[in-house]
Amino acid sequence: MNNLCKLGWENSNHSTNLEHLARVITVQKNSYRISDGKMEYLAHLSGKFLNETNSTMDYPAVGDWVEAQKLEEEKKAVIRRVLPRKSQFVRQAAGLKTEAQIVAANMDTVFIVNSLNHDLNVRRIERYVLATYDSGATPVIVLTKKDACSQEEVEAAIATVEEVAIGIPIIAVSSVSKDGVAELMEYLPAGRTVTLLGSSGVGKSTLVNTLLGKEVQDTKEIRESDSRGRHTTTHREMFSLPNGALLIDTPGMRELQLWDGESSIDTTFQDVEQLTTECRFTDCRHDTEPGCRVQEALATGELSEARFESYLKLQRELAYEKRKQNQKAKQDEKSRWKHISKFQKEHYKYHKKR
Ligand SMILES: Nc1nc2c(ncn2[C@@H]2O[C@H](COP(=O)(O)OP(=O)(O)OP(=O)(O)O)[C@@H](O)[C@H]2O)c(=O)[nH]1
Ligand SMILES: [Zn+2]
Repeated sequence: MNNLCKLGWENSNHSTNLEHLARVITVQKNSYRISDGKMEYLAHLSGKFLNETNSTMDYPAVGDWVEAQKLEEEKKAVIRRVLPRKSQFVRQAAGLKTEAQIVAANMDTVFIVNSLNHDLNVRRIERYVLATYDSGATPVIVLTKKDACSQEEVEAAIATVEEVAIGIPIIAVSSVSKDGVAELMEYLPAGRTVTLLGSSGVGKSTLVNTLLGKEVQDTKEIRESDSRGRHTTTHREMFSLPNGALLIDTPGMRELQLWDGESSIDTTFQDVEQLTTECRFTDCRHDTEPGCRVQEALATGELSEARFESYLKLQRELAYEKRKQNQKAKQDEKSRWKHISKFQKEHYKYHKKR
């Protein structure tokens, strides 16, 4: 139990009388590095697991607690099952397939990482905040490369972000001067699991190295031509800090394609939601109706057009995602039945012949 504490067990909500528990540190193709707090193992999935699993969401992700069996061969293990998650950050997987991807699991906090000196985009932040609320974890906004900006620039950036991140802590840090690092550590007490998310080149891996006090992650200069990152981090990995906190580094995302989150719209857009409750008509579409509080706020500038647009856009996007997922579920069901009926026909033919 003591060793499992190191993996954040005290913050998980499972009973502790299960044997052979481990936490997933990295996932690479079909192999998993897991740790039971004492030793690391290279693990694969058991046949039973593979037979019973059909959704990508059910496969182990970094941060997952798994039930595993040690093998005879040293430092090898097999994963039998994934324990229920207390949080999961999900996105639509890259590519054309309608498929969910678990970016990280069982984290308490998500550090939404943005760089102060390149392309600070509040619309992107809204998207990450929405997905974080939907994950079940708490968001903290981290603005990096503070050393590259003047005090005024930092204050202006924080003020801009505050408008879209209502009630969310915003912390400006520098991995160069270490300014803000102590403040960040307040969110990283022993046993806590934190995931770093953001675009490529914002300084996630540099921050991991800073917090760990050693170089564990490769970092690279961003391209000067377009100030974009180079996608240096290619896989997700969980690290333990000297104080016993856990930190999951993830590769930079080109864009965060949402998977789900309709129920988190109101938390993300508390300001807009509040206004909608003040409209004269309860079924107000906030368009041309008289007594629309939203339109009034837009006219006076109390609510920005861009923020309201974003609120509508994300709602449309999530409704579209849901339709796509329902269609896919129907298709999957159909092909399952096709498969079953084909099997039954063959079975029938076989018995007739006999
Ligand atoms: N001036 C300054 N530069 C920083 C800071 N943090 C990171 N950088 C630089 O930003 C560049 C990108 O940093 P990374 O840590 O590789 O960024 P990343 O977010 O991990 O990128 P991916 O791995 O591609 O997702 C590197 O050249 C870092 O040296 C900082 O606090 N100040
Ligand atoms: Zn209205």
